[in-house]
Amino acid sequence: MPHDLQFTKGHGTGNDFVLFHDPDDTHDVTPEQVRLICDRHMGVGADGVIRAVRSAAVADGAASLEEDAAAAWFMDYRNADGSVAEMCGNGVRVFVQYLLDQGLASLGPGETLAIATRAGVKRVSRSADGFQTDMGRWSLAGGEPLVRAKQLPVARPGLGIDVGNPHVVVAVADDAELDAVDLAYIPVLDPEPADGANVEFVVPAEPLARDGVGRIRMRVHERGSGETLSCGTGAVAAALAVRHWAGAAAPDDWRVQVPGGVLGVRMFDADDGEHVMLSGPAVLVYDGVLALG
Ligand SMILES: N[C@@H](CCC[C@H](N)C(=O)O)C(=O)O
Repeated sequence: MPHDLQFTKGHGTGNDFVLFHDPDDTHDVTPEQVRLICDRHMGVGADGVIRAVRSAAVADGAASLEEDAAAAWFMDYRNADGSVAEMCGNGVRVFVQYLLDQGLASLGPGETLAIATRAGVKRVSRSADGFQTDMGRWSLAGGEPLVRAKQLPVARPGLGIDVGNPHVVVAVADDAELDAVDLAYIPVLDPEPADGANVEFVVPAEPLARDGVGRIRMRVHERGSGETLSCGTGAVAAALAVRHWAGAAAPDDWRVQVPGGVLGVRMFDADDGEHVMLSGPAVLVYDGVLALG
C-alpha cells in the first residue's frame, strides 16, 4: 500500500544507509522499493536500507532473543539491489546511533547494547572513535578463489573469510595497483561462492606493524551494492586475512584505511574462542520523508 516513509540518512566512514523504524513489522519494504530508495538519481541514494523492527515481531529477531533476551531490536539489513544480508559492520553502529536518536534505546558510558542481526547478537558500546562492536567469532571459509578484476593486471588468489557474512580478501601489488582497480565492474571469483561474496582489495603497509598496530589500505566491492566508500565487515575480514598471511609475528590491533575514513579492528580472546572488535564513527545526516508507491 502507498505510504510515506519517514527516514533518517546516516553513514559510517561513508558507507551510507537509509534507516527507518517499523516496530511491529507492519511496513516492510519490497526489493523494488529498496532499489528505489537506494537509487542515487531517482531516490534518496544509499548503499543499503536498515529497518528497525522489534526482535519479537520477526522470526530472525526471535532467534536472537533466545541467544540474549536483551536484544530488543533487530537490524533488518538490505543491500542496494534489494537483497538481504546477514550483517553490516558499519550499519550496526549507525543503527545504534539511530535507536539512541529516536529514543528507542539508551547506552550509557561503559554499558553495552545487544543488537539482533541475522548473524546473531552483536554487542555495541561507546568508544573513542564512536562505537565499538563485538563482531563475535569468525572463520576461514570459502577457500582461496582466484580473483579477476578490471584493470588488475593478473588474476590473484583470494582468501575466503566468514565474519557473519561472506568475504574474499585479495592482496594487490602496491598502492598504484589498488588505485587502478576498476570496481565499477563486478570482480570475478573462480570458483564463485554459492552465496556470492564481498571482495576486499588490500595493501598492507610496510613495515606491517608500527607501535604494535598493523595498517592496511583497502577498497571493496560489496555484494549487492557495488563499490562503497567503506565496509565494516570487510575491514574485519581484511585484518584477519593479512594477519593470517603474516603469521605469528603479526599484531592483533589494526587500522584499516578505506576511501571514507579509518576503522579499528582488534582480535581478542573471549570465553568461546577468538572474537573481533570493530570500531568507528556513526553519523546521522538528516531526516526526510519519501512517498513510496
Ligand atoms: N557495508 C556492510 C556490509 C553490507 C552487507 C554486504 N554487502 C553483504 O551482502 O554481505 C558492512 O559495513 O559490513
